Order: sequence, then structure tokens, then C-alpha cells
Amino acid sequence: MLEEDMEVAIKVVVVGNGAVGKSSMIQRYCKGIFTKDYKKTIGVDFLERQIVVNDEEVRLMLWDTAGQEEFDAITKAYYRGAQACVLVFSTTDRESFQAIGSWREKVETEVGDIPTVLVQNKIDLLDETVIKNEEAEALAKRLKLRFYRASVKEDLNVNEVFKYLAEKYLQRLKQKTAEEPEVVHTTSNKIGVFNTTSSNVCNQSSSNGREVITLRPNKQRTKKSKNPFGSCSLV
Ligand SMILES: Nc1nc2c(ncn2[C@@H]2O[C@H](COP(=O)(O)OP(=O)(O)OP(=O)(O)O)[C@@H](O)[C@H]2O)c(=O)[nH]1
Repeated sequence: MLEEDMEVAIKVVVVGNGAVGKSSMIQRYCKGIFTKDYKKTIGVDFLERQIVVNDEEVRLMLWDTAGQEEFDAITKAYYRGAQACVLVFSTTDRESFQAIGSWREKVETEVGDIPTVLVQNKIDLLDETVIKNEEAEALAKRLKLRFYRASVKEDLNVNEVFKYLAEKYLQRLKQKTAEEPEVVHTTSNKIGVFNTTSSNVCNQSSSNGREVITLRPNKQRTKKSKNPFGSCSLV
């Protein structure tokens, strides 16, 4: 553990065009289910799951943002305080692939450089693909991002995406802690280590002057659950 009674919690934003499978990915990961129905996300939703990475208990808070531009103003506000990001496009939707650069910019403008991963979803529909493998790989290389081909439907590579992000985040956190040891004690909330002894929500300013909404869980929510999906909740 990084510190006794502390829990690492990571806010992850999942972004990309409408209907690429963002809500489905989060539902698959947190609830273990897949539905064929398409229900457009209005604004944002949020689910969470606890995992263990390198003996470290990590709580992933997955923020599902709407893909439609009409919700841009709302979703952008929710990028703030994000500590990791999943950029999603669909195998059968060329526009969603072309929009990845602009999604990355939107997130970067709000939160800077955070651990990010590029995901090509719906690879079960490879017969209908409109994106060449080389193109997708070239994009990942250009953006310097780890790239996963996934199928939420077939539950392929979904766990890997979030595990990678959690590892990457922990790596950065440890680096930061080694460089500035006091950071965990004094500004722990900003870097995702939550004190589990209190239960409240507070706002504070981040280093770039923006407001950061800090969620502090109570002790109960940090207890280990035997059911991997037991700690999911819809807010
Ligand atoms: N074949 C296939 N269909 C998928 C997969 N993932 C999601 N879908 C379907 O794609 C449609 C859109 O999925 P959503 O998860 O609602 O998409 P979204 O990105 O959250 O959409 P917005 O809320 O509009 O931003 C749904 O009908 C899903 O069932 C997949 O891996 N394979």
C-alpha cells in the first residue's frame, strides 16, 4: 500500500463518438453484461469497480460521457479531475476513427497529459470493417498511445484496457511520490489517493487554477468484495 488507510481511486473518462460502445464497455467491465439495445447517453453516467493491481487495491471510477456534440458543454466539465482516459472508435464507423484526434484534444485541454489508451471496439464485426489495421496502428503511433482491439460483445480485451490504465497510473503516482514524498500527505486527493477515514465531497483548486471536485468514499465502500462486480453502483 502507498499509505495505511489510503485507497487509490482513479477517475477514468471514456470518450468517443456516439454509438461506438462506450456505455457498453463500462457496463461489461463493471456489471459483466452486454445488451444489444442502443440507448444514447444523455450527459454523463458513472460506474465503479475495484481491482487489485500489483498488490495495490485500486478503485476505478468510470465516467461514461455522451458521444454527441450537443452534450459537449456538459461532458467537458466532467473531464476535469480525470486521471486516465479511454479513447474509443468503432470498427464499422469511419467518422468515429477520424474524430479520435479531436476527442484527445478536448480531454487534453481540460486535464493535460494523463494515461490514455486507444481502443478499436466491435472487432467481432471485422467483416464489415471500414478501417485498415495499418491506419489504426499508425494513429496509435502518432498519438503515442497503447492500442487495443476489443469486442465488448465478445468480452475481448476489455479487462486489459482498464488494467493497463490502472498500472500506468500507479506507475506515475509512485514516480511522483518518490519525487515529492510530501505530496501524498498534503495534496493526496489531487493525485487520486483518497483518505478513507472521512466521507464527504469537497471542491478545491487544482494547480492550473481549475476547480477539482474531490470525492471521498467512506470506509464501507473500500471494503474488499468477493464478487468482482459487487462494488458497482449507478449514480
Ligand atoms: N457488435 C457489437 N456491437 C456492440 C459492441 N459494443 C457495443 N455495441 C453496440 O453498439 C451500440 C452502441 O453502444 P453504446 O454502448 O450505447 O454506445 P455509446 O458509445 O455509449 O453511445 P452514446 O451514448 O451515444 O455516446 C449498441 O447497440 C451496442 O449493443 C461490440 O463490441 N460489438
